[in-house]
Amino acid sequence: MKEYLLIALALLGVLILGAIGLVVPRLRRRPEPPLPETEVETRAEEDRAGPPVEAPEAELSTGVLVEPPTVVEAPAPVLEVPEPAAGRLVRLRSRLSRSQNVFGKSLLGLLSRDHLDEDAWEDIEDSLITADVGIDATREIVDRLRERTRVLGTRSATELRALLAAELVNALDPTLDRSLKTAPKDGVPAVLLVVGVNGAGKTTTCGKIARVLVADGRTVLLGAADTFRAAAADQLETWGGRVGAEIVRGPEAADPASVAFDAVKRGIDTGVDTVLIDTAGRLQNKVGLMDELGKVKRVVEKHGPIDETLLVLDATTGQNGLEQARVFTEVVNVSGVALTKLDGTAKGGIVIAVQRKLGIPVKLVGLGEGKDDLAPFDPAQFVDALLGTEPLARDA
Ligand SMILES: Nc1nc2c(ncn2[C@@H]2O[C@H](COP(=O)(O)OP(=O)(O)OP(=O)(O)O)[C@@H](O)[C@H]2O)c(=O)[nH]1
Repeated sequence: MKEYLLIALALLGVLILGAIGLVVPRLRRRPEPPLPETEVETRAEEDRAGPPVEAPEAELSTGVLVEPPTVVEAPAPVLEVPEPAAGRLVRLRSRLSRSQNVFGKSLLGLLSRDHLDEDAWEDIEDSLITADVGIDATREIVDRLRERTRVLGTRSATELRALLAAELVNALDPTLDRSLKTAPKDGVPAVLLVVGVNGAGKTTTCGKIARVLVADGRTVLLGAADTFRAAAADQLETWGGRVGAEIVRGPEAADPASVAFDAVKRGIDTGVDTVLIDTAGRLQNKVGLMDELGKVKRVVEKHGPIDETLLVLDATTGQNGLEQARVFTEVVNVSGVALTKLDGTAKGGIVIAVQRKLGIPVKLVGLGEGKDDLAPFDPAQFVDALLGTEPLARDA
């Protein structure tokens, strides 16, 4: 009896061990959940830094340091090489595909009709208004097109396309100076102030501009005067860190004017070429906040005049955005517009409306969330991209 009991116990033991053997490997094999993006980046950095340095066994077991700890130098951050600005609009032309449907397909289709009667011209007018070109500019463009097609007796698709392109370029006034004033003068850095409503893409645009400048061989300092949103300074720091640009930031809710002042001072002391100042996204109807922007400008100008004040506008906000934008032009002397998110709209005609309504040249266009998806604005290249035509075909 006793023997049977022993055998039964032994069998039970074997069964339990077997069960553990089956379960443990399964637990080990369970797939790891996907890492959040920041974790992936940290891991990638850890991979580059090599395996972690382990403490000697004696330290682990006793907790007493036998030798002084080895200082492991963090590897110098690997700086990125941004893409040069030249040729970006051509590379990013397909990002205008939504607008291309209106300008290229629909508008050129209408113009190619056998008979351009009143209804056809009205349809052409409607297309331009739908694309946010604005009523006045649309009327002008259509009137000139009507006149030129009548006088020239133009009917071929190629000729009509060329006429339309010429009118659109003309509406964008190709004679305007679109250069960004970012070159230092007499060893003093150029100062570029970036303003606009919240969410328009100011911080992103600051970061993208820093990359353009670094690609051109300039040294840049970033001033995080958006103390309203703490994450904006972190965001800017990340942009700067990638290309080796220093950032000056203040404590949360610090006076934006004082951060901007310090940033320019630091830029002068360190002899950088350009200081870029990101400001908070302000709702223009909050008078106090607009006053604050005016103060940033005045305080920065104690160091010398601001070379460029860039208004960042979200192209997807259309004509409403224009009304908001006007208030900024009254507080600071806006010298150029950066029109962002053109990749997300079919209303690429807003570029024409912005320039006409504000009387300020569009200098940069944002065509995506990628780090180098910001291009210098060129009217002829832009119109070619809108119409989906090859530059050479248009010039021919
Ligand atoms: N698709 C697209 N997204 C863009 C572009 N420019 C900026 N964005 C996105 O717009 C969002 C807002 O950009 P931010 O730079 O944080 O905007 P901001 O104006 O600084 O915002 P505040 O700090 O709140 O005032 C981000 O998700 C950007 O990636 C662009 O050209 N195209």
